[in-house]
Amino acid sequence: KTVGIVGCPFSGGQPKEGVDEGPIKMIEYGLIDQLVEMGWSVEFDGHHKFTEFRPAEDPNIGKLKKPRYVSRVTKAVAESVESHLKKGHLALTLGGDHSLALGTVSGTFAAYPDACLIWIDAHADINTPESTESGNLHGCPVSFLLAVDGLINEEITEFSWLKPRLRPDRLVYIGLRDVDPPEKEILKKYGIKAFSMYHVDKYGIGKVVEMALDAVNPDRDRPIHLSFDVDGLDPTVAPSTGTPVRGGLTFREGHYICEAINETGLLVSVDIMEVNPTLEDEVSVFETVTVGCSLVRCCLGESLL
Ligand SMILES: CN[C@](CCCC[B-](O)(O)O)(CCN1CCCCC1)C(=O)O
Ligand SMILES: [Mn+2]
Ligand SMILES: [Mn+2]
Ligand SMILES: [Mn+2]
Repeated sequence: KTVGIVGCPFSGGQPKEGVDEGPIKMIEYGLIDQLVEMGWSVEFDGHHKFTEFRPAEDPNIGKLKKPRYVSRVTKAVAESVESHLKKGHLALTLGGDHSLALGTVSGTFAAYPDACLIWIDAHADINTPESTESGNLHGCPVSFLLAVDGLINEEITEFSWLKPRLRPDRLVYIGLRDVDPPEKEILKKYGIKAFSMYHVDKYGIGKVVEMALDAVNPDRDRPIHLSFDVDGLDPTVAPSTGTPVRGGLTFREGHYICEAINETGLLVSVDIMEVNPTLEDEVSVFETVTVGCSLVRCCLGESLL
């Protein structure tokens, strides 16, 4: 079994420096050797050089910041992910900010139209070009990916390469605790399944993961794309990330999600996003980068016994 690593040193979907170093640090910390040690053959032809994609001019489109840069980069990511998947490999995308999911999820659904998407995050990342307050595209990817009418106005031709293939009933969230009011409306309007930290507290992570799978993969026969924003974890567990929110998933809850999804045997594509190894001190950086690497190992079959 082969895992194709898509290294994405990219920060264009948000304003903080440093998140582009996330993939570089995870590889530097020995992730490839760890996976080889586990029996995986690893295909990694180096990190993408996205700086070459940066346009000279990239004025805002409405409120959206760096739309052209994000569009070009995520189109390339979609192609990389799709090509790994079409060769029968598991795709592992290392971010980089979460706008990269515009590419990873597009790539997965191009290869596996019948897939479902499990989104681990403090945030829903479902703002539209109209509803976003920040204009940061890492807060928007899901709205572009959903195959529904009325979310993205056609005027935004920048993302015309993106064919929305994600049905609302194939998306489920775990870990939400910082959702903007317009995002709450969108979740309700499309009946999107969302397990917040309230549900994690109420039912426990084991039951929440089971309910999440029942919602989007009732017969356990659909390929799974797991998009894991490390800010879904509590900031005491993953401090080095751009938009930390208290009251998140414990170290074990985060790893349990990966272990349980590995156990389904249906995982085809994983993103580990928003690791920013420049925030703030070296202990925080060490903790966050090593958590990113251990989440990957749990997705790929590492078990405690
Ligand atoms: C909740 N939405 C935010 C954060 C998006 C985080 C993206 B992720 O990839 O890290 O999950 C925040 C918007 N708020 C900022 C403070 C004022 C109210 C709006 C946004 O910028 O859209
Ligand atoms: Mn490959
Ligand atoms: Mn996110
Ligand atoms: Mn987030």
